Amino acid sequence: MTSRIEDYALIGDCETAALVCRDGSIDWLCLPRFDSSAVFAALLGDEENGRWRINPSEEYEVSRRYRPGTLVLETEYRTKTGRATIIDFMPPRDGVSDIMRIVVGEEGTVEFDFDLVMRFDYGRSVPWVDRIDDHTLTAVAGPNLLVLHTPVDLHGEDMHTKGCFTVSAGERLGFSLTHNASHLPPPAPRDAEACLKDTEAFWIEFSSRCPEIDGFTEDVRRSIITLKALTFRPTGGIVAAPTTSLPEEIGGKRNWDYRYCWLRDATLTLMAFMDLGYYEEAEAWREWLMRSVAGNPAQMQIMYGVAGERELVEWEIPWLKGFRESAPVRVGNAAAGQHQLDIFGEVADMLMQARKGGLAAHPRTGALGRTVIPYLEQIWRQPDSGIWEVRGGPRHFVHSKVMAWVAFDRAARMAEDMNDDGNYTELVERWRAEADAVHAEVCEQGFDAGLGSFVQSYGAKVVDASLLFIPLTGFLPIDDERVEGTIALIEKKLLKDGFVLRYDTDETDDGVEGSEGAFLACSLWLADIYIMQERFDEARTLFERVRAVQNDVGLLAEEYDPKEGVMLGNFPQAFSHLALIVTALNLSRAVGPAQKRADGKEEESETPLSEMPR
Ligand SMILES: OC[C@H]1O[C@H](O[C@H]2O[C@H](CO)[C@@H](O)[C@H](O)[C@H]2O)[C@H](O)[C@@H](O)[C@@H]1O
Repeated sequence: MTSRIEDYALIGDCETAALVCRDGSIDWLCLPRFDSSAVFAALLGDEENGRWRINPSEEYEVSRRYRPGTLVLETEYRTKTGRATIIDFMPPRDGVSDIMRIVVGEEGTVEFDFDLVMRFDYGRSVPWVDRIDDHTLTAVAGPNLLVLHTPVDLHGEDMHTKGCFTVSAGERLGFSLTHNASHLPPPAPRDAEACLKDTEAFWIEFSSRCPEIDGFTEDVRRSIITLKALTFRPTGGIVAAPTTSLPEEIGGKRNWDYRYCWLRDATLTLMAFMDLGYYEEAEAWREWLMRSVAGNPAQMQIMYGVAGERELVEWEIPWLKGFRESAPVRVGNAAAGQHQLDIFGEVADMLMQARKGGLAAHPRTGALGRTVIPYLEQIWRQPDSGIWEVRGGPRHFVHSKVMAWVAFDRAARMAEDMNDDGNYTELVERWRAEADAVHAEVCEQGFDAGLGSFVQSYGAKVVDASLLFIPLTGFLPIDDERVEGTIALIEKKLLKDGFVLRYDTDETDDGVEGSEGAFLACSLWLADIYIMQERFDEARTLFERVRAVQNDVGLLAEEYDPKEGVMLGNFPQAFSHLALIVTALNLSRAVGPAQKRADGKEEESETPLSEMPR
């Protein structure tokens, strides 16, 4: 494949998602869930690994957009003979999963080529394909069944399903591809036009709840729609991205599977949801969290499957050559077995923000706190793999310790809030003392007086963008000399070509060879810091730079290569989109999320908390 990551747009049904290229090819689709095997894997290989392309037979110009406030994609093709649009969407799941493509003639006539290659098991298994009638084909391999409904004639050729048809102005041709379990009868065709109306209504109901954000409403709305599309609706779990192994370096080995729910990414996503007043989603995720960590919360993992599964064994797919030859393609994620201390702080912070926002206390919050916080008391002095999930061995990462402080600090504050009758005094004191102990250790061992800066890990001589959380969480005030020194050193060492690296891969042994692009979320965190420092012009410039990276339909990958001007890493990524929402809010509100998180002030939002849906 020669496409770029930014050539793709997302469609999804809130249980899985597909990536549609500008050339009309759907190159990525896992069924029936985000983390199931792919039936279209051309994204990570070639067309023989599965794809569904409908594109003009002649030379064309292309432009595309989402229908406003929805995840319904419209790609318009202009040829010498006419103009036509393909409307791509997946109706929100109601039993079976459908991809629908409506080809609409707008002007003159346009001739289209049709090429469907179905390959189950990540692009490997060729199915049995049967013609049921002139308009229906089925494909079966193992547990999977796909049913294609087509208004035009198609034929089989070299294990592809092919055809050629012409659409004239005013004509609409609806195609659908429906997935079901192969032991069940093929589902009856659904009316594509009726599904289009329902799908549009679903997304408009959701996106119309997004408040106006001074000058950034469209970016924020696109981001919140993307985050919703990454939410597995039946359970409330949120995947970090719908893809695996889109590379952090073209041709490199930094290729990871993001189709799982990280406590970190999901928790921060939920904070962004709550900042916009989406409390239903926050509640659904909190339920997911409570179920997932159940049993013994001290065995909390850093990530789970969408339904809370714990086994995410990592393996490599030898038959896929990788996006632009970036191998290996990985499934599963070994980081699931890592110790990462920060997750305790993120979860505690989210639970506190949920309480502040007025979400009724969850009956198990107390039990979670009584188990997890004492567990953290035992382990916070141990080294861990950190927010970046390094594979170069555990270290005493400063960010991890800061987030351990956040966990104790927020636990103490929540206990304080519940302490009207004095029953929690002992816990308040114990957790406050623990927070103080972490604070003292970090200030002593995580700060390098010679550099005048906090450092990536105890004793290191390098900085890391995650240190920006020192002021962002309220660990130290923004005008603390040590914080100012840290920000200055991050700007000097990690701000490259206008974007922020998470760390310098030449100076940090992260256990993986090669280098990577700038991490978009880190660039946005620096913009948040500038706002706290009242460097508003610099904040806006940095924000606008990231904003300009969004592709033509408003989507962001994890990373960006400013030299080549291309996106890198899994796509679209929750982390990048949630960071964009937070910075947009920080820029547009007098007291945005960064300030609120740092000092506990109530937010001056367009939607007063008292009026937010519970
Ligand atoms: O770069 C090394 C690590 O990359 C992945 O982790 C990153 O993605 C996570 C999900 O968005 C995010 O929570 C984490 O902070 C990022 O570093 C990958 O999952 C790891 O296995 C890999 O070691």
